[in-house]
Amino acid sequence: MRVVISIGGSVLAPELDARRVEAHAAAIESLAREGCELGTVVGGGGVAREYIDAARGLGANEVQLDQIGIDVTRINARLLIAALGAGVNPAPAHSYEDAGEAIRRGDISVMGGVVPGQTTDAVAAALAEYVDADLLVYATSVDGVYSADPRSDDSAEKFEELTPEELVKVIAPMSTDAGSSAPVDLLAAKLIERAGMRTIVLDGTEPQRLERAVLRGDHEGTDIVPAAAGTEPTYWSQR
Ligand SMILES: Nc1ncnc2c1ncn2[C@@H]1O[C@H](COP(=O)(O)OP(=O)(O)OP(=O)(O)O)[C@@H](O)[C@H]1O
Ligand SMILES: O=c1ccn([C@@H]2O[C@H](COP(=O)(O)O)[C@@H](O)[C@H]2O)c(=O)[nH]1
Repeated sequence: MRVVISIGGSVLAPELDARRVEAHAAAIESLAREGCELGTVVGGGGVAREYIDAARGLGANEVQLDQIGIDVTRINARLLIAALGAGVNPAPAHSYEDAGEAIRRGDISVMGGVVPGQTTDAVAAALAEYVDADLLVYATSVDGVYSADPRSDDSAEKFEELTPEELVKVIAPMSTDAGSSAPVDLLAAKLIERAGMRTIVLDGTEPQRLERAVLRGDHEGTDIVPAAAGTEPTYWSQR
């Protein structure tokens, strides 16, 4: 099974802790040992947001802020590469071709951001489409997609399952400014819709959750499942 995993910077490195990065790397290696072909995409997390906020205060424009964010995602990608050791591309891939090539030769590919105007969520979705992945997983800092931001709205309800079209509707109103927070960004949602990609959004803070979800389909997050041909989704199931 070919799997693309997006690991939020706030999941991999909420603060710099080598043991935490090692634990995430161990989960990824264990998936590889189970026969998964793996592409990973690492986010920038709080550190990217701090740099972006500081540079915004200095008058940088959104593209410049995105470029700063991309640099931080690549530094986080280097942390994961350091923890994975052999069998991984030695530097973050800067293109989908390079990431795909690493996967083709049997390595785990690791990359961060690519171009301004998006987040690593979109990078993961594009890589998944490019390598024709069977599954795309967002290991993020929230335990699924909600009807509103659960950190600021107590009435927010978690979706157990959404179609890609429904995901786009939930994500569309969210900010696209550099450094903004969303379970996946809008471009990612559109790419998931276009590709009809099976996707899971889950709480990735415990690396074992990722293993369980990929190997056994066992998770508490949100499943993004394309509607079967000829059927119209009639409701959004909620937890
Ligand atoms: N409708 C929503 N459903 C779920 N989470 C939401 C929603 N709206 C906003 N969020 C926020 O999205 C955040 C998750 O994305 P966030 O970008 O912070 O982390 P990440 O995916 O780990 O990536 P990184 O930290 O690298 O940016 C959560 O903190 C949550 O508060
Ligand atoms: O392809 C990309 C990836 C990222 N950015 C910018 O970096 C930050 C941090 O990335 P996260 O995935 O949110 O952790 C993001 O907000 C963008 O500003 C980018 O421009 N292009």
